[in-house]
Parts: sequence; C-alpha cells; structure tokens
Amino acid sequence: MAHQGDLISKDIEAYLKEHENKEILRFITCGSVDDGKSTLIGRLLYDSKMIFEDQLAAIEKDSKKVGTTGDKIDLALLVDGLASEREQGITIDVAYRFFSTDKRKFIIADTPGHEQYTRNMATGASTADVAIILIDARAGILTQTKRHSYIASLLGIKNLIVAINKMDLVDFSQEVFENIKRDYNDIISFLPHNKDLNIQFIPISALDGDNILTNSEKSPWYTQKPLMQLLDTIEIHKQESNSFRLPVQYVIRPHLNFRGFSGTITSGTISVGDEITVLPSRKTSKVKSIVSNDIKDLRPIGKDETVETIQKAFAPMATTITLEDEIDISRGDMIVKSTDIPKVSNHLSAMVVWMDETPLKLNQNYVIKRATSVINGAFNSIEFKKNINTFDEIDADELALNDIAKVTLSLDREIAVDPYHENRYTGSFIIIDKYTNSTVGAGMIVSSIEGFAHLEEEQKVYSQAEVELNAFIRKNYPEWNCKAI
Ligand SMILES: Nc1nc2c(ncn2[C@@H]2O[C@H](COP(=O)(O)OP(=O)(O)OP(=O)(O)O)[C@@H](O)[C@H]2O)c(=O)[nH]1
Repeated sequence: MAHQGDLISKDIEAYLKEHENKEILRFITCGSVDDGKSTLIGRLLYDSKMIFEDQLAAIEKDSKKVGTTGDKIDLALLVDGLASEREQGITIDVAYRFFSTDKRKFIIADTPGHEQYTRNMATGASTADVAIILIDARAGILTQTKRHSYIASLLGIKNLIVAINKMDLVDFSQEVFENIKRDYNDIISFLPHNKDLNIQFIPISALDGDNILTNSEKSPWYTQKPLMQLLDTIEIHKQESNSFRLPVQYVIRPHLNFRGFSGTITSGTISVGDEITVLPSRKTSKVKSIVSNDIKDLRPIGKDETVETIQKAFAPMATTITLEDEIDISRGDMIVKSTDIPKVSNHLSAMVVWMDETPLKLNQNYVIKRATSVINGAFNSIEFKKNINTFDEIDADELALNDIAKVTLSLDREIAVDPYHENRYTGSFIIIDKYTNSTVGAGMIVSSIEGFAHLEEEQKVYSQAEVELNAFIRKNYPEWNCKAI
C-alpha cells in the first residue's frame, strides 16, 4: 500500500483539481490512555492509503522491535512519532494529521488522554466539527470519557462518534456494545447543549480494521455505516449565525482619498449600500464599497488610483470595506449590520477552561483577547466549578489547571457580545497573564449581564515595573497630572 490515488499517476492536474474542491472535515480523537487513539489514526491513514512505502517498511520493522502487537503491524507507531513518547508509550502533545478520501479531506487533532493535558484537548476541539470519543470495550465509560465528551460539547462540537474499540478482545459481543451505549446515553443529559448533539455509536477494532473501511463480518449485528463512511457523509454543521460580523483588524489609509476597514468576515454577508453600525461606539453609516484587490495594491500613493470592487462579501472572506461617512473606527471595533445588532456590554457571563499552573484569581487583572480586541478585564465571581466526574457544580474561589467553571467577567470597556453557541469565533476569548504574557485560559461567552460593570481601582494588581514607571512619570512630568497607582 502506498501514498497514491489512481488519478495521481494518470493525470496530476485532474488529481489536484479534484483535491482542491473537496470539503474539509476537522475532527478530534479523544479517549483515555491506551484506548487506541494512535492505533485508530494510524489505521485511518493506512486504510486511506496515506502512507508512503518507506514509512510502512520502517514501522513493520519497528513493530517487531517494540512488540506490543504480536505479528501485526503496530499502526500507532505511525503517529507516536517522538522518541520519548515511544519509550513511554504515550502521546504527549496535540499533533495534526491529514488524510483524504475520494469525497473529503480530513484534519485530525490527535490529543493526549491524560487528565493533565485537558488544555491540549480544548485546543484541538476548538476548531473541530466532529469528536471521536474512543472507549476500550473492556473498560467501558471512564472519567476521561465524561471529561472529553463534556469539553467537546462545551466547545461547540455537534457531532460525537462514540467508537467502542478493541471489540476483538470481547469477541465482538453485541451485549458489551449495547451496555456501553446505554451507559453513555445516561450521561448525555449532563452535557452542555445536549439537545444539539448528534451522537453515533460504532463498534470497532482499530488494530484489525473491523468496521473501519467496510462493515465487519465479525459484527453482523452492526448494520450502520463503518467509520470511514460515517466520516465521509456526516453533516458538517456550519457556523450557525448568519449575522454579519466584521471585527476590524486594520484601518487602511494608503492616501488621503482612501480609508478602508479590513478584517475577516466571521459570519454573514455584506453588500454595498447596507446600513452598518460600529460597536461599541454605535456610530452608523452605509457601505460605500467593498474592495476586492489585494491590500498591497492599495499601497502606492496616487490620487487617481482606482481599486477593484465587488458588490457583496461573505464569511470567511478577508475583505476591506469603505463607508459613506468619516467615522472613527479602530482595530478591535466590530462592524455589524444595523438591522442585526448584538448586545454591547462590559459585563459578561462565560465558561472558562483554566490552562495554567498558577491559579485563576478573582479580581486580578488579565488581558482578554477576543477576535481583534485586546481589553483589560477581571473575573468577579465563580458561579460554579464543574466536577466532570460527577457533573456536580461546586463552589470555588479560584481555579486550578484544567478546571472548567462558569464565571462573571468585567472588562474596562464595552464589546459587542455574541454567545459562543451562536458564534464560535466572536463568542470566544483567550485570557493572557499581563506579566508573563502567556495564555492562561480560554473562555466562551454565555451572555452579557445587565448593567455597566466598574472595574474597581483596588482590583488592579500592578507589577513592580508599572509602579516604578508611574512614580517616574509623576516625579518628572507633573504637568501630565498622572494619577498615582
Ligand atoms: N486488541 C486490540 N488492541 C488494540 C486495539 N487498538 C489499540 N490496541 C492496542 O492498545 C494499546 C494502546 O494503543 P494506542 O493506540 O497506543 O493508544 P492511545 O490511546 O493512542 O494511547 P496514548 O498514546 O497513551 O494516549 C496498543 O498496544 C495497541 O496495539 C484494538 O482494536 N484491538
């Protein structure tokens, strides 16, 4: 078996064209340690003929050496690439793999099973359309199964494929499969947004390839699609929101006659003549033009220069628009249609996944980065922390690494608020530690909270450098009237 389709050797142009037009499906594989994720991914690459002959020869040799699969090829070796990982036999980071079938292209986020790597799983899940939740048929549902299902659904993945693996070790028993299915059905009601979930169960052996490419004779009682067909046909839920959102990334002013606002349209469409509102300022105008050429074409300064324009633009286009009126717009603002304006607030309710060794502290200042805005903010309260094993909501006044919680957040200025379940891009944010500049958490907006939130002065925690700079300015530039911190 080698890396090739028939077309590739006959007509490379036609092959590339066909490949270019294929739909992309992103999925994440998750499960507990040793459930068989790496083996399954190796199997998908192998069965979709994505392995080079020399790679195959190398892993055939290594399989004998490492020796966890007897005479069979250890497909996990294809993906457990790192040497240290091979020695320990565990996957330690998120790795992205690619394969394709005749119908679709696939991007797999291979995430580690250990609890301490929840943040890696959250990272992989944030862009995925499908989550394959692996369960070892002998072990049934484990803590990690619940944790991963919860995070996948919290991060907006609507398709869950529950793959009950190692069926060869339980003689392809329908009873084992049905029992695990029943146990899993019992936890669905505890998952966030569970009414939107599409959940499919499939009995497989990643090692032997049963129910992967074709239905296995060993499980005649399973008559649904094999895994590869399921992946090929599962409906990809596109962004739900049709509301036009353009987070402004750059204000482009190549010369006096041109002032354009650039960014990637995250949802919806916009046409020339549409009434728009800029948030949070709430200033209004109309779209004068939508520029289609590359931004660099606008750079030369020339009065009579004309730019190529289009009548309509839509997500996910990167675009530049110009407006009828001269209004003040800067990076971080959001342009929306005046007929479809989201709430604007500086007070939010959000779900947070904490990703840092240093705990989240209430009333401490963090930098919140949402789309193109960078804002100061502080968490005022933890409504509850989720115990993912029992799904209980527990009280907490700080969050440790991998904790998931519902919090309230105050920002030092207003933003346009889209809930995450309506808009995955504008509804999410990352939390950055002001002093170390590292990303310490990820958040998903639940809703805005009525009323303006005041960031109390005493909430702010200043670094030594900030205090010294403030003292320096007050001493040397008294005419600036700089207030003491
Ligand atoms: N019998 C049998 N063994 C399997 C099957 N799938 C995986 N295994 C074995 O289970 C062990 C663990 O498989 P991996 O693919 O490394 O598991 P993983 O989930 O990637 O584990 P981590 O990398 O530690 O997260 C290996 O010895 C595999 O050969 C299967 O369908 N049947």
